[in-house]
Amino acid sequence: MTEYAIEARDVAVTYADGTEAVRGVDLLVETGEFFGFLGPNGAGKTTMIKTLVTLLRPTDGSVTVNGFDAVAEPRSVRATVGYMAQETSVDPELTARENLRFACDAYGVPRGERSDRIDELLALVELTDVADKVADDFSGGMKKRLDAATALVHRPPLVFLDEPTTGLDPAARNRLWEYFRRINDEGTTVFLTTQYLEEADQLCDRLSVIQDGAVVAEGTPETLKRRVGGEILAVELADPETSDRAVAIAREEGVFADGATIEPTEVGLAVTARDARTRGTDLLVALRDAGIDVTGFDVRAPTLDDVFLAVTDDRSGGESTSADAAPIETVGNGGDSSGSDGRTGPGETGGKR
Ligand SMILES: Nc1ncnc2c1ncn2[C@@H]1O[C@H](COP(=O)(O)OP(=O)(O)OP(=O)(O)O)[C@@H](O)[C@H]1O
Repeated sequence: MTEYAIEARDVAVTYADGTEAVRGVDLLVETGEFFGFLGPNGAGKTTMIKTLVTLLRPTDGSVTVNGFDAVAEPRSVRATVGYMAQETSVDPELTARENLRFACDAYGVPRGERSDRIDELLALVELTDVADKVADDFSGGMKKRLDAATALVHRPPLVFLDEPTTGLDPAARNRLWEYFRRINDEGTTVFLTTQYLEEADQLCDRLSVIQDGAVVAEGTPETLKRRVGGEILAVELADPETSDRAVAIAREEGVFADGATIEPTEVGLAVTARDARTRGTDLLVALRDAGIDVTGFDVRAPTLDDVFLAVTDDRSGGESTSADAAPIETVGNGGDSSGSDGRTGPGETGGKR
């Protein structure tokens, strides 16, 4: 087993119409990791996944998956990955067992191994009791569980999950999380994209945030949250029109430690600071003295939502930028140009078989 399940260097993908969907992306995912890939709509996540599973060819850079070159050895890559796409692959007219049998056919699972493999997967995703019912009668969560199982029939060491829980209720989502944890605990490397940042926080060992085709932040959920720079004090004002004045007061020297981020919100203002908790009452007193009515406040630890907003706002072209731009360390494209091994141009394969 190679050290890295995914090694992507300086990857660019440009569509035929000239859209540069992915630009200079580096990704290193260790074998056994639960890795998250986050970003706003249109950031390039699906394009990157499709490149990693060899459905798209990189225009530039190098992609190695499970030790195989994605351009030169796409079949080997495909034989060693599972892919749960956004669109379901479940056939509603077939039973759960028949769907899995069909997937075994598609992936060339040896005949003698199929029955045991299918029983094992049905048990893993807790569909044994309904194995012989048609998938059309399943709830959304059950269909997703079956979908995930079909991506695993060939026991891939690496599985890609593209927004696997979108549209599910919290209970169904929780059940899938348990299942994903279980397959990761059993040694499968997982590459997950999701719109639910709590999902990434709960599941991922490490993650990257992509925007406009480039990676803008990466790290463990804990490191990224720590980089937000303290806790968050949210203040609600009786009259949101007073929020600019309130922000000016909060920004006055001496209220919060250096490095604080102070922004207006729809209902008042938000302060991100190392001393948000201890100095919060000073702000409330200052606001009262200035005749600004406070109707509520809350101090909380940062979440991945805060990380996401900070790094993506940072790159939003200066709409709401201020001197207090969020102090998240972002990731540059770096100077690593090691991805030019033999690739000769857009869409061309670099050689060896
Ligand atoms: N076949 C295509 N031809 C041209 N442009 C495309 C094509 N597919 C995607 N794009 C563009 O490439 C960019 C990245 O799209 P992609 O689907 O990879 O983003 P995403 O992060 O997966 O978004 P979402 O969260 O909405 O699924 C977008 O600007 C999109 O419009």
